[in-house]
Amino acid sequence: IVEQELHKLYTLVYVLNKDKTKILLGLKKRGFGKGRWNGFGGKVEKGETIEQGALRELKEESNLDAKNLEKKGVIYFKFEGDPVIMDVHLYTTTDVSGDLIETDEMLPKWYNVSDLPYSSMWPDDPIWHPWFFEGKIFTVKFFFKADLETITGYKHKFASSV
Ligand SMILES: Cc1cc(-c2ccco2)c2oc(N)nc2c1
Repeated sequence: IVEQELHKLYTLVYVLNKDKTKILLGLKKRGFGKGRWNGFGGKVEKGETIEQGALRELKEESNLDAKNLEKKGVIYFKFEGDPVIMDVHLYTTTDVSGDLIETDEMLPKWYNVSDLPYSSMWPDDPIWHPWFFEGKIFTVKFFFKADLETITGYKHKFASSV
């Protein structure tokens, strides 16, 4: 029998400074991805578009308002033994307003793009970050072991739009 794929929508927003030498990361203080530096994001809720979900999560987790978001791609995550696939819609912005604050979810910190804390980030990041920082638009699917640490493989495509 063919097991049905179930897709759950998520967002991930990276704020960069104007000359794209620095990137804003947040240290997840609890829940999924706790202890890892990542962009800002989370689940897309019923009744909102994916982009509205991205803006909402950025505001909730950092207090920043993005004037516009640029779509960079979609990262799919499949975990062994779990039929649910995470569709993580990836955005960037250099145009934010508001005062950056630490929330109970996230501790924010600006990093030099040339010096990211990969040992405290998700293991897929070093794989797709080069495409992302080169301004490519891409889709990539990662296959994770259930430990959320080990990647058993990935497939990627470059796109002209996503
Ligand atoms: C499994 C996984 C999930 C996420 C995620 C959840 C919500 C937004 O992103 C990741 O983000 C990154 N950079 N790697 C990730 C791996």
